[in-house]
Amino acid sequence: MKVEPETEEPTGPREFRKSKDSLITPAASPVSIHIKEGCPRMDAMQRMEQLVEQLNQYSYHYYTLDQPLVSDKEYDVLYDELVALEAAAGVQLPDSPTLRVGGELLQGFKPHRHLAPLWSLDKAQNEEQLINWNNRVQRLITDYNSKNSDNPLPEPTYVVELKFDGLTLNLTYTDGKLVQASTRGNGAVGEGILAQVKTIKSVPLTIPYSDGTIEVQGEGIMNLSVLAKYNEIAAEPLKNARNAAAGALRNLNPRTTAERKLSAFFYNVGYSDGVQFGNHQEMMAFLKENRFKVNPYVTYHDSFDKVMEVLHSIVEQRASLDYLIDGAVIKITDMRIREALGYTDKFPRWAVAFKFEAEETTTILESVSWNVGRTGKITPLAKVESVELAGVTVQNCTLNNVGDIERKNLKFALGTRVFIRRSNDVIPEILGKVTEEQDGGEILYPENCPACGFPLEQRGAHLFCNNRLDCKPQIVSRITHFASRDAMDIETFSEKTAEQLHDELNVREPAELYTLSFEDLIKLDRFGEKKANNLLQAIQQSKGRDLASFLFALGIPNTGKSTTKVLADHFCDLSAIMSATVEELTSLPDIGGIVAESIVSFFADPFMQAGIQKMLSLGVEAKAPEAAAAPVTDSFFSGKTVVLTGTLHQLGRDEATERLEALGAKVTGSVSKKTDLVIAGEKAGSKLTKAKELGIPVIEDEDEFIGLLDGK
Ligand SMILES: NC(=O)c1ccc[n+]([C@@H]2O[C@H](COP(=O)([O-])OP(=O)(O)OC[C@H]3O[C@@H](n4cnc5c(N)ncnc54)[C@H](O)[C@@H]3O)[C@@H](O)[C@H]2O)c1
Ligand SMILES: [Zn+2]
Repeated sequence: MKVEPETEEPTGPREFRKSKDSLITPAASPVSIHIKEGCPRMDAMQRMEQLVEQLNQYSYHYYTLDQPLVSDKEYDVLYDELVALEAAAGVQLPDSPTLRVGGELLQGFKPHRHLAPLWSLDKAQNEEQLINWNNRVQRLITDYNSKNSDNPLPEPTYVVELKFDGLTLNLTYTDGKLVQASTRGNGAVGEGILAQVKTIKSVPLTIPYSDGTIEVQGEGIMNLSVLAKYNEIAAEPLKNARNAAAGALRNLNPRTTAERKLSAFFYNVGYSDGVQFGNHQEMMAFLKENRFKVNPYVTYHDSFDKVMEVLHSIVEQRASLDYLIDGAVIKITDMRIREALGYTDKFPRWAVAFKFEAEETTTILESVSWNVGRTGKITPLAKVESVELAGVTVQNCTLNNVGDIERKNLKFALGTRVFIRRSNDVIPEILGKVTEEQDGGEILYPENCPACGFPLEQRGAHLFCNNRLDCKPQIVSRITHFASRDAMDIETFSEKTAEQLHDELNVREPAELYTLSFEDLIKLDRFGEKKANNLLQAIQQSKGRDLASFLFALGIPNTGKSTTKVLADHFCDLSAIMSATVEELTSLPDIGGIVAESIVSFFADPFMQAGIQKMLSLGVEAKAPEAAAAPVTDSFFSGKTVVLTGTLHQLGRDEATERLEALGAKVTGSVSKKTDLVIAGEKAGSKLTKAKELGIPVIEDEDEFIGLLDGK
């Protein structure tokens, strides 16, 4: 059950505000305001009032209801505008979000007064702002030292951490026992969520340190893989991992929290009546000793130049992490400097968040069109009002399938505002409506195939056109896939070729490629003798491709390149694969139930069987390579389960796999407790992190790896 929020206006942490009814004038305040035309002061004040009201409304939905009305990106633009206006005016309205941390508390939770306040973070959006932050730090240190020359502060050094995007947690331990857990709330008082936090397996219920009371801070998160799994079967999919974590923790029913399988990273000891730390390193060591889950990406730097470098590398690794981050946090390591620099109303002066480019925004869903894929699957493609996201202009988004449209409550969403998210390079996905209750136009599902007019069938969440023999987009993509590099590798063959063969020669299935003659090809538009001969020769050559490539070329649903290789390696024979049972298939590594079912039903289809027989009779070999020489058993790699990740420069991934297998290693795709060794090339991401977390040996030096392969 979700708690009802209070209905009154959101309020800030009174403890940190100076006066509710007067304008607050910061110490050094340039009074002139530079705003376009008219009476500048009035315009600026009005705009400030407007922004304060709007931002407070957004904050209420974000912090208190865990249901944002706008993306962080859109919020931040308005927030920055307000900061600029306030700086120019030299005033801050008493209700300004720039003066306060977090939002209103939810009723139903026991309030917890933090033993030390929890802060927000200053932010830098680019390198210049980061340098400004550092200059300010340096200046404050110089000022301090000029007044305290007998005991000056040391040169600052820096720690860089990831900025996790979840919900702040504050855990209270007394005499080694977890006695309270709370949200950040307004920074002074949070909501007690002990029962909810106890469902997080990585939160220790007791710790070795038992000397009085401490408060430890971290971030409650939902791993992206967990979110994906949850959403696969959830009646109501969750829009993003941040809101999923926040909504689960601020839910009165801890069972709901437990279902979300949250995790947490800890990064700060906020209060302690016993221990003191000289620097961040000591504090992190304390957290580790007390078995708190600490993120492995923490780096320390003596110079500020290094900080910039490491920020760039974090940006590159972002997509490979299994949790959301919205930036990195740079902190001064030395605790004396931290104390000397102190805090503003809202954040510490000794830390700054470097914000990354947003991956989420909102836009209007304009229309939906339907595309026919290789297997006859019909996928909806959404056209949205064009919007900038992570440096590109987005106009198209995916909606996956009709089942997804229903589950995401998008059936009546045409013309409404929706959240969209970009991950990696795929086209952005529509996550859901901004305002669930608000309906727009209906997305009509097609009853007939948009390409061939055949009546569609719904199977599970998808619509299908079953007119395999006569539906052009299916035929063209089936043949194009068949001829592609990783499949039969027919040189010079392109989608255009497939289209021409379909349109001009009525080619309907891959098998017919092997019946084409010179006379057929020479008739084609823009085909000369040379081109026709080249294509014939390339088709002829493709007959010799091995079994794994042939299986991949067939385009079995849910079956990728690595699976077809597993099949070929295990069975070594096409007819054995065609008659394999689900049980036999699922006993193989990396083949699950869905894949096994797909394979069995694919080969049970008489149409597919006929096509395969025809190809074999026309000379396609589809043979497994000669059985490899007996595996080596005395190499460093023999008998080991190895995972390759990241980019290797001297060896391709396939070559490295082959050589490892020849030395008797088993190469698998994912890191688990069963993994013996991880080979990490450049830009290795989450697999490397996981290996380190599990304490699995890692080889990060490619030369060392090659040396071992060579038996040196
Ligand atoms: N979409 C909306 O409507 C809306 C409304 C309000 C705020 N926001 C978003 O909230 C953010 C600003 O508010 P904020 O004060 O909650 O957060 P913040 O960005 O100022 O950061 C402070 C928080 O960062 C977290 N954090 C993660 N990793 C950390 C680390 N390694 N060290 C220290 N802290 C770490 C902590 O939980 C801490 O409370 C902005 O990104 C803003 O866009 C969005
Ligand atoms: Zn069709």
